[in-house]
Amino acid sequence: MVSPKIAVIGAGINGVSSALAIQEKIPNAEVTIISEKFSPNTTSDVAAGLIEPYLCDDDVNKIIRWTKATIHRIQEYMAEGNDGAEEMSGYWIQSVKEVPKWLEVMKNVNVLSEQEMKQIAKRPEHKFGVFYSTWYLEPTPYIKWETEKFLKNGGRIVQRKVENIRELDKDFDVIVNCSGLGSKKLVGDNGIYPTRGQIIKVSCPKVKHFFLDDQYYALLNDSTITLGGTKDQHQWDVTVNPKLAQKIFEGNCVNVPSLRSARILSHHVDLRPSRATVRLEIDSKLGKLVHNYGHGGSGITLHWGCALECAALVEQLVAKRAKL
Ligand SMILES: Cc1cc2nc3c(=O)[nH]c(=O)nc-3n(C[C@H](O)[C@H](O)[C@H](O)COP(=O)(O)OP(=O)(O)OC[C@H]3O[C@@H](n4cnc5c(N)ncnc54)[C@H](O)[C@@H]3O)c2cc1C
Ligand SMILES: N=C(N)NCCCC(=O)C(=O)O
Repeated sequence: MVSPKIAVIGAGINGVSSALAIQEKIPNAEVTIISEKFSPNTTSDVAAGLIEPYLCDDDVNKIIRWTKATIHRIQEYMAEGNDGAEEMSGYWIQSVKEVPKWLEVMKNVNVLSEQEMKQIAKRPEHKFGVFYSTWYLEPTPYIKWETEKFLKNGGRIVQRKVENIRELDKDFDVIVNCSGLGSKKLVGDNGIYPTRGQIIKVSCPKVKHFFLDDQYYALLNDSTITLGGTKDQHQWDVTVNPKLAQKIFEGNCVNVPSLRSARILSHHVDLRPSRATVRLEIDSKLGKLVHNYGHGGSGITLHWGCALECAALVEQLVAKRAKL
């Protein structure tokens, strides 16, 4: 049977993961990643890598299914001794009590007692809290690992900005859109918008737990801590705001006083591809097109579950075409 030719637009975590999942699902497929930018210059590379749904209002059962698949994927990645992934424990301190259903995928979940809150709270608005263990997955080394597997499987890479999806019609049987915020222009989706996030990467080896509250976060990675974080909707400005950086640093030092001795390494800003829900579907109007974009603040968390479902949709289209 003639090998199906698949184009995947985008080389962030969702593009590379979808391309790899398609190769694994349809071994005779010829898969090409076409992207304007590649790691380490994608939004995915700026992510703190926390495995936790955030700024994503999808159906919680879908979120749980996708997150569980990603956690399983992280175990596989860690089992090979790769850098950039590890289990981590810490505190989510809240002003309004929240114990979301997705906490069931985390480990060692413990809703803090009043006594424990007295020890942990750093601000008057710190009223409730949850201790749990989750994982981090640093995007840049992970995308490198996935890309190497993709190329070893015979995948091709083309650096190019796609101006119109129809450009790809003649050369490909199925097209997958993982363009993130680029979908606003590429497929005219006015439902997707930027949520600007600014972070600081610091070195502070003595901090061993993550700490999140309604405004700030301090998240562990292999050798750095990511301090955040802002979430400004419909803001497109990606220049670092020094005043905001100061606020992020100071705010995190109130929550985690040990951070006062942190060494500042770098500042970053990027735009979360925000949407009411993740768009993961076959495009009813354009037929041979599958969408996988709009993951908001959860693209690392949801990526492998979404990639597997994206590959299943591509397989459906390939099977349909084979019958034609
Ligand atoms: C500060 C910050 C911290 C974050 N922290 C976390 C976290 O801790 N955990 C978590 O789960 N998520 C986090 N996120 C969210 C996460 O980064 C995103 O959800 C995720 O990166 C989206 O991945 P993506 O592959 O869909 O998009 P992107 O990484 O944006 O990739 C899109 C790709 O499409 C390409 N592209 C776009 N348009 C075109 C076109 N027309 N032609 C060709 N190529 C095109 C781009 O070049 C790029 O390669 C964070 C985000 C920010 C901003
Ligand atoms: N509960 C939280 N604050 N999670 C934020 C984790 C970082 C992230 O996902 C982002 O900045 O998009």
